[in-house]
Amino acid sequence: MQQFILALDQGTTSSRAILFDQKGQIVAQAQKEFTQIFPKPGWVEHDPREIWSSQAGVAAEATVKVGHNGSNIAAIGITNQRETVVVWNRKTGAPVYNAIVWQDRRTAEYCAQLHEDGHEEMIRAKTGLLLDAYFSASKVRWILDNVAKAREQAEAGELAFGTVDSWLVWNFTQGELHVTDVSNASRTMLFNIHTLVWDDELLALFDIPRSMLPTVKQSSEVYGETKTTLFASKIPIAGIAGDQQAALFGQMCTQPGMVKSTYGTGCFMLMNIGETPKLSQHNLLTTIGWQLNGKVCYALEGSIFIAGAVVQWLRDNLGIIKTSSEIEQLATQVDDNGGVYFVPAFAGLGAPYWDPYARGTLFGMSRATKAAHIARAAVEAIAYQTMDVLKAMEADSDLAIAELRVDGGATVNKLLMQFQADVLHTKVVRPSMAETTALGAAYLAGLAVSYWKDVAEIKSLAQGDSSYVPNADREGLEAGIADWHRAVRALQVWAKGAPAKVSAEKAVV
Ligand SMILES: Nc1ncnc2c1ncn2[C@@H]1O[C@H](COP(=O)(O)OP(=O)(O)O)[C@@H](O)[C@H]1O
Ligand SMILES: O=P(O)(O)OC[C@H](O)CO
Repeated sequence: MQQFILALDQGTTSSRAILFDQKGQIVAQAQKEFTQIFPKPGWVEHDPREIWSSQAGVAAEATVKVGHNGSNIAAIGITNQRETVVVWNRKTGAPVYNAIVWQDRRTAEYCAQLHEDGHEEMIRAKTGLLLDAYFSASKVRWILDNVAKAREQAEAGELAFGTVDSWLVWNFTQGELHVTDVSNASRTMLFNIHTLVWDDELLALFDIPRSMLPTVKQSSEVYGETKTTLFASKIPIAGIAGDQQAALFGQMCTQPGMVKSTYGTGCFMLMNIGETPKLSQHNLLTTIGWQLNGKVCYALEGSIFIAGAVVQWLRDNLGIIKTSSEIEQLATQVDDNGGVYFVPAFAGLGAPYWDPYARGTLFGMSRATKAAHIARAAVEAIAYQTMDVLKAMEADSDLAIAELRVDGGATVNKLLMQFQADVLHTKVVRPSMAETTALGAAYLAGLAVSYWKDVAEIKSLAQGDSSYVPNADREGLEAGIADWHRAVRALQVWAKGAPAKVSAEKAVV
């Protein structure tokens, strides 16, 4: 009987399940969107039970499509939205509060206070992260401080904390396993990326009992078997990685200097920096890519909070397009942006600026400005933000960036991809297999159960790709780049609150 690998991709807006065959081809898939909960401005929550039910549902649906109710599945690989926090009761398995999502800014002031109190250096040295509400630690603390009896129960050892991977494994094994992998642990702000253990000083700072934490494992190993009745037989769970790290692996960026960027709701660029962690001098994050056969691969990361989401905003809030794909048609109705620049800082600015108080701004409009110019400026903004991160990455690493590998929903936009290659002055390569995140999780699981022998065998499966080479005149581009930075600078002047970590003048090196 032909065997498959089941990859579960638990994303911010939907849960997906994809079955891959030995050639790395998709044989079946299922997807379900779930509810986004916005209780207050800046707060974003998910119902952990809906995360689990949607994920279990699509896993069953995809499995049924290839028959045998799971007996033909060699292993499960899990990949997930990162940083998002679930806290649940160990005895009942019931969450004590909704999942607090990575985008949630409720702990921004608390993080600013930690910064004021001089804790950032220590945190950065140990975790590779910048002090920001984005990461898990301050969110766990918020739950313990704000949910009735939570702290008391946590101190009595009754509560478990996990990122979404832990929550799924707990449910798939009916409470038998409380684990995570190094890549997810590295996003919590509680994990020492050098020693690979939960850090006592950080746990004390955030006031989080050690008993809540999952056991940290490699990204590719058999953690245990499913116990649910979803499948006819038990299936080994054999791969776990955060979604951006899984995409880095799925793109086979296995050599230092290889870079991928995923263009989804946000944009996440990761560069493989090899087996030694190195701290960024340009406000990028140092994170763990994966641990495979005992070896840890580190990565530099630049996180952009709003990328494809700006297209959704033009569709849902302004109504100037009806579907996301119409953006390209609208933007190509004009030859250029007509002097319009759009900085879509709806949720502040991420790397390399890290300005939580920045907000979205449109510059340079005149009576001649049409919807098409705004659409074009939105597309260009995705590319400009990516350029700022890539320039920071080039400055940080002594490694030459030969090409940018891309994936994610917005990479279907040819105008965006060409403009990206032009402003970067670097080749942009898009694989024909678009599901690189799920594929990465499948590879990690498949390697653990010898479905694939090694990375070399996986590399031999490469399925072709499309390339965009830079071909526009540099002079015009340089002027556009300068105007983009003028726009970011103006927005930084306007933003309230603490100053950004980096001013626009210093962003490009
Ligand atoms: N033609 C397009 N041009 C630009 N962005 C697009 C296009 N089609 C879809 N998108 C954007 O891609 C995003 C969805 O990509 P996806 O990889 O599924 O994201 P996520 O995993 O973050 O949910 C949406 O934000 C959508 O607006
Ligand atoms: O679920 P995605 O694809 O939007 O990815 C979210 C990231 O993991 C957040 O760090």
